[in-house]
Amino acid sequence: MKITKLTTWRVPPRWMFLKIETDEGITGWGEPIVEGRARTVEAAVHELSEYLVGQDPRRINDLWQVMYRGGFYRGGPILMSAIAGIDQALWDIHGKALGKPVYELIGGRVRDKVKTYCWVGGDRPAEIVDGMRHARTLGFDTFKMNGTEEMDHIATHADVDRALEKFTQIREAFGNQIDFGIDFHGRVSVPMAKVLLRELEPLRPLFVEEPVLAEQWEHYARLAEHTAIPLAAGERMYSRFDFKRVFEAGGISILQPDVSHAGGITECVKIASMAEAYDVAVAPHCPLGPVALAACLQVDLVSHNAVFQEQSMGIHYNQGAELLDYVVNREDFAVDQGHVRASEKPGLGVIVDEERIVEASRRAADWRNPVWRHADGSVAEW
Ligand SMILES: O=C(O)C(=O)C[C@@H](O)[C@H](O)CO
Ligand SMILES: [Mg+2]
Repeated sequence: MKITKLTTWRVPPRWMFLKIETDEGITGWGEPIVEGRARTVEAAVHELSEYLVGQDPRRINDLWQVMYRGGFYRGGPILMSAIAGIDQALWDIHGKALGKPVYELIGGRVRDKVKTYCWVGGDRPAEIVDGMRHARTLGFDTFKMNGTEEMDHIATHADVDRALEKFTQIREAFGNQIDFGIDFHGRVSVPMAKVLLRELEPLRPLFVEEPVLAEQWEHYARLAEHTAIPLAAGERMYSRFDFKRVFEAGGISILQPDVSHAGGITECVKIASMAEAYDVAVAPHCPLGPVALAACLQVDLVSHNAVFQEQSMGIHYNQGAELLDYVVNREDFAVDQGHVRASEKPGLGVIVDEERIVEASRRAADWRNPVWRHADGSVAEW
C-alpha cells in the first residue's frame, strides 16, 4: 500500500481536517491544528507530505521518526500538531486496512467506556450554574470552566473574591453531586496561583489546570506542596521530551497532552506510558473536533492511567459548527451517564461527511483568540 495524496480543509469553527489517500482506495482522516494558526499548520502538513507520498502508510513508527527527526529542527506546537494530524490519519488507514479499531492494534482496550467532562461558562466565566444544570440533562456530571478573567500579576482582594464566588455558588447549588475542574488557562501568576489554590481548597475542585503558564513548569512542584488540589497541565507541551522535565520535577497529578498537538496517537500513548511510571493520570486535552476526539479516545482506551476525556460539545469556541456536525456516525459519540463507549468501528472509529467538510471549507474564517489587555493597557494572558 502506498500514500498517494494529502488534502486539507480548514472549516468552522476553527478546525482543520486532513485526508490521506492510498493506492488501495483506503483513506485516513486526521485533525492537525493549532487553534488560531491553522494556515501555518496546513503549510507544515504539506511540507511534511514530501516525506510521505509513495511511502507505506502502515510504517507509522518510521514515518513518525522521519517527520520528527528528518528536518533537523523539531518540536513545538506547529510541527508537532502537523505530525499529530498525519499520525492520526495513518492509524486510521492501518486500522481500516485490517478491519480493526486502532486500540486493537496497540494491545486492545483496558476499559469499555471513557469518562468525559463538559465545558461551561465561556471565556469570561458566567452563567456557570445554569450551564451545569443544562449539561446535567445531557448526562454530564463532571465539568470544567475558566477560573478567572484577566488577572493582574498581583490581584486585588476584590478580584480574588470575584474569581472565587462562582465556585461557592456551584457548591451551594449542587453540593457534592457534581465535580468540576478549574482551568487557570495560564492567566494566573505564581503568587496568585498560591492564593487561589489555598482559597479553593475547601471547595474541592477535581483539579486546577494550567495553574501557571507551561513555561513556568518549574513552579508546579512548589505549588503542589501548597495544596491538596490535583494540578493538571499539558496542552501546551508537545512531546515526551517536553514532558520529561515535568515528570522529573513533579507537581503535576494529571497530564493533559493534546492528541492534535503532541505528535498524535503514537506520541501520546508513549507519554501516557511515561506518566503511568510516575503515578500520574492522563486526561487528554481536546477542545477540538470529532477526529481529534476519536484519536483521544483511542489513547484513553489503551492507557490504564487515563481518567477522563475533554470533549467540545457546547464549548464556547464552537461558533459556526458543533462537535458532531461533520460526523456521519454520531451515535458512536453518544454520552451515557457522562461516558462514551469504545467504538467497534475500524480505524479511529469516526466516519466524516466529506461533502459537508468541503462545503464548510468555503466559508471558513480564520479564527483568532482575542488579545486581552489589563486595565493599565498592558497585554493580559487570555
Ligand atoms: O480546552 C482547554 O482546556 C483550553 O484551555 C482551551 C484552549 O486550549 C483553546 O483551545 C485555545 O485556543
Ligand atoms: Mg486548558
